[in-house]
Amino acid sequence: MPHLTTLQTDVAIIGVGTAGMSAYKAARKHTDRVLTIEAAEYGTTCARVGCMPSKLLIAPALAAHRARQAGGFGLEIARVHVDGAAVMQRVRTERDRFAQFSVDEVLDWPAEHRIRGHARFIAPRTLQVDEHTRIEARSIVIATGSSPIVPDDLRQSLGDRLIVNDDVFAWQDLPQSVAVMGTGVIGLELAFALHFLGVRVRLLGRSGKVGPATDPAIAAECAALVQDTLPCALQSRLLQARRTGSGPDAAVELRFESEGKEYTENFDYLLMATGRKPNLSQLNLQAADIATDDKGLPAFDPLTRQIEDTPIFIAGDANQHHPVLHEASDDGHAAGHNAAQYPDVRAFQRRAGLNIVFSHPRIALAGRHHRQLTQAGVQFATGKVDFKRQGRSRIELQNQGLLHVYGEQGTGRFLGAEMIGPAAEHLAHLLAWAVQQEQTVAQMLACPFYHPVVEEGLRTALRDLQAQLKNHPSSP
Ligand SMILES: Cc1cc2nc3c(=O)[nH]c(=O)nc-3n(C[C@H](O)[C@H](O)[C@H](O)COP(=O)(O)OP(=O)(O)OC[C@H]3O[C@@H](n4cnc5c(N)ncnc54)[C@H](O)[C@@H]3O)c2cc1C
Ligand SMILES: NC(=O)c1ccc[n+]([C@@H]2O[C@H](COP(=O)([O-])OP(=O)(O)OC[C@H]3O[C@@H](n4cnc5c(N)ncnc54)[C@H](O)[C@@H]3O)[C@@H](O)[C@H]2O)c1
Repeated sequence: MPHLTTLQTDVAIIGVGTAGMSAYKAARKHTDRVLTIEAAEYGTTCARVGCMPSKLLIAPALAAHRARQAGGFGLEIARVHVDGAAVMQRVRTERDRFAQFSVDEVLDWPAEHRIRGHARFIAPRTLQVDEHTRIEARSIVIATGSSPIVPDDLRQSLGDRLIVNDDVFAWQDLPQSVAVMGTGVIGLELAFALHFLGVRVRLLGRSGKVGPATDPAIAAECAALVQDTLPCALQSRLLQARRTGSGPDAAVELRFESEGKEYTENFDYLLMATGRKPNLSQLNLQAADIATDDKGLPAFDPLTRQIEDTPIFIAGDANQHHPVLHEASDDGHAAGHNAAQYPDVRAFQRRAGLNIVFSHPRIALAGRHHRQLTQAGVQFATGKVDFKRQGRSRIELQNQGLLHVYGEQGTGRFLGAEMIGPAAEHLAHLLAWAVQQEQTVAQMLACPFYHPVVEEGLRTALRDLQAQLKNHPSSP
């Protein structure tokens, strides 16, 4: 019978990822009685298998793509040879370096604040960690992150030939071929990266939609540009997935239907990128008297991060509100602060919306989305620019994509934007900042625009928007 230790604390934090680390730092400002519980390795999802290794894979992929494009400038670059083992070596080495920063930070915390093991509720304020520790806490932060959704039947039939993002970043070398299922953020980023690195890719979608754009014109442009670049079947139905061969010769045979035709193709791997679910099902939330909806999510306040009127807070991917890194960090800060100050709980304002997909070209959403504006019945106008004719984008051979900007009728206030195109990751920042500062379109147009830059394309869209706004304050 293992020895059971019982500990009392002010704040217990389940999960030491980005949100959990941020919660710990915020809680420690108010109390030293903080316990963290981590079931897996320290180092965060972002650094180990998320943001950082995916960008480390995308960087050489874009370098290869740019080298292949050199002919367009009148340059001759001999055949681009991708050394898969060297590419993956750098991905892993740099990834480990980034992850180690987080590991070192956590290991600097007092040892008595760090408990290892899997936590679950056994009473509203009591956690059991594996079989070795029981924690009675005044308040609790759930910061357990999310995991890829993998259907059991596919996992069983394909075994280790079915992979998720985590597996990609452990590769010693690039495979010959990968089918990527799911055309959301992860599917797009990894499919583009592997394609430009010379891996034979097939991107399989279900609805025809790619990425997060909600503006019909931007969504259509995303689908068109993705289809121009990658072998896709964006409206497909998987009929059968079968493992063939064995050992190193194992492969995946996919039979799928697309646009009324049936196809059979073989790949080294099937990469599942069909969404992520919050890591809540193993927490035994019923023991904490927390009700969940049909997706297994508890109701919580997005400003305080408190679950109903309980002393329990939820942060990061676990709450699925906006599962990106900077939001996980903000969530953790708010949840950690409020958990330590409970029952004196306060609202933390959220930042303007910002989403970036590191595809090629980039897709980005800033401020309020087209669908949110439409559903809320906001009276707004749309300014547009097509990057095909945009000066600097043409110079750089990056003249693809569309930008739509939204402004409110009556007030002239800038509301948000959706785009696919050059410099989208940077334009989206400017636009999200303008939304957060509640600028009008006229105020934005009064700012300097250098020549010749991609931002001049943004100015074209803003001018188009300003011309459509009725009763707006006049622009320069
Ligand atoms: C491939 C990929 C690429 C991404 N790229 C980007 C990007 O470019 N930009 C961006 O903003 N976001 C990106 N994201 C999203 C971003 O990584 C996440 O939003 C962020 O990492 C979530 O942090 P978190 O703290 O909520 O979860 P995590 O960092 O996953 O932390 C949760 C921790 O809880 C632990 N845990 C779970 N259950 C228990 C339990 N019962 N007991 C104890 N411990 C437990 C887990 O082991 C884990 O360590 C990407 C994600 C992926 C998968
Ligand atoms: N650059 C970034 O910021 C970044 C990068 C990667 C991940 N992330 C975060 O991770 C989250 C999860 O990413 P994701 O790509 O796993 O999820 P997602 O929700 O973005 O995309 C999942 C896609 O899979 C499709 N799908 C679902 N079931 C399917 C099926 N049976 N067959 C075919 N398609 C199916 C969905 O329609 C959707 O298009 C994102 O929402 C994002 O917040 C962010």
